[in-house]
Amino acid sequence: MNFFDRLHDRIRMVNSVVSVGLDPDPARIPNHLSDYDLPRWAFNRRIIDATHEHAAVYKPNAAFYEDPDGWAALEETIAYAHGKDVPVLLDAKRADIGNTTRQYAQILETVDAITVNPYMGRDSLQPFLSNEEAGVFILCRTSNPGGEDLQDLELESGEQVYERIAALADLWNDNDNVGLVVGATKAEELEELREQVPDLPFLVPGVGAQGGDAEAAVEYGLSGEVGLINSSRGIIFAGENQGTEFATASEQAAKRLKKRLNQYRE
Ligand SMILES: O=c1ccn([C@@H]2O[C@H](COP(=O)(O)O)[C@@H](O)[C@H]2O)c(=O)[nH]1
Repeated sequence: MNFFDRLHDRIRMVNSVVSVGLDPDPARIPNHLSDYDLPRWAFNRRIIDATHEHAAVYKPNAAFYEDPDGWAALEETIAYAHGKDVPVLLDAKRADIGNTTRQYAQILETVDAITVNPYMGRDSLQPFLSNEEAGVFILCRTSNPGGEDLQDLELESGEQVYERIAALADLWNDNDNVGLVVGATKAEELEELREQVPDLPFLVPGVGAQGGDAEAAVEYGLSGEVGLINSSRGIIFAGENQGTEFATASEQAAKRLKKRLNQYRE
C-alpha cells in the first residue's frame, strides 16, 4: 500500500496530523536516564509510550543518531514505533550519485518515508522515487533563515529555485509517493506552493521551537486530508525540567498541538 494511503488511514485513526520529531539531543536527556546502555533509546521509548496516540508519524532526524550507540538507539526506536503501528519518517536529507544513492535507498526497507535533497537532480533521487511504497519528501523551501541563500534565487525563467523544485517534484511523482518539505516559518511560500502543486502533501517543520505559523501550516500543508506538521523540541523537551515526569509533559504537548492544529483542519 502506498505511503500516503497509509498515512491517510493513520491520520484518520488518531485524528492528528502531528509529526513527533524524535531528536534526542544527549545534552537535554533527563539525568535519570544516563545510566541506561542507550539513553537515547530509553528516552525515545518513554516519549513513544506517552505520545503515540497523538502521532501521525514519528520523525527521527538522522543527525541525532550518527554514532554506534545512536544507530542502535535508532534501530530500537524504529521497531518500537512500528510496534505501536506508527509510521516512521527518517529525516536524513539524502541523495548522491546513482550507485551511492542505491545504497542509501535500502533504508526504505526499515522506515516508511524519508526526506531527500534535490540539489543533485533526478538521478540522485531515482532509487527513492522508484520505491512505490515509501514516501519521499523533497526539500523545497526550508524553515531556516539561510534557506533564502539558494532557494529564493530567481532563475532566467522568472521562477524562484524553490518553485522549480516544486515543479520538478510534481514531474517526478510517477508513483504518487512524493511530498515536499516546506517550513512553517515561510507562510507566503506555503500558500503559493499549495496553489502550484495542489496534489503534493507537505511535511511542514518549524512550528513550536522555531515559532512558525501553525494555521498556515495546516491550511496549506495538507493536500486533501494528508500532510504532516512537525514539532520536535516543543514536544520531546516540553518536560525538560520535570525529571521523571518528562514524558507526561510531552504527552500533554503533543495533545495540545494536535488540538490546536485540528482547529484549523476542515
Ligand atoms: O526545513 C526544515 C527541514 C527540516 N527540519 C527539521 O525538523 C525538525 C524541527 O525541529 P524543532 O525542534 O521542532 O524545531 C528538526 O529535526 C530539523 O532538523 C527543519 O526544522 N526545517
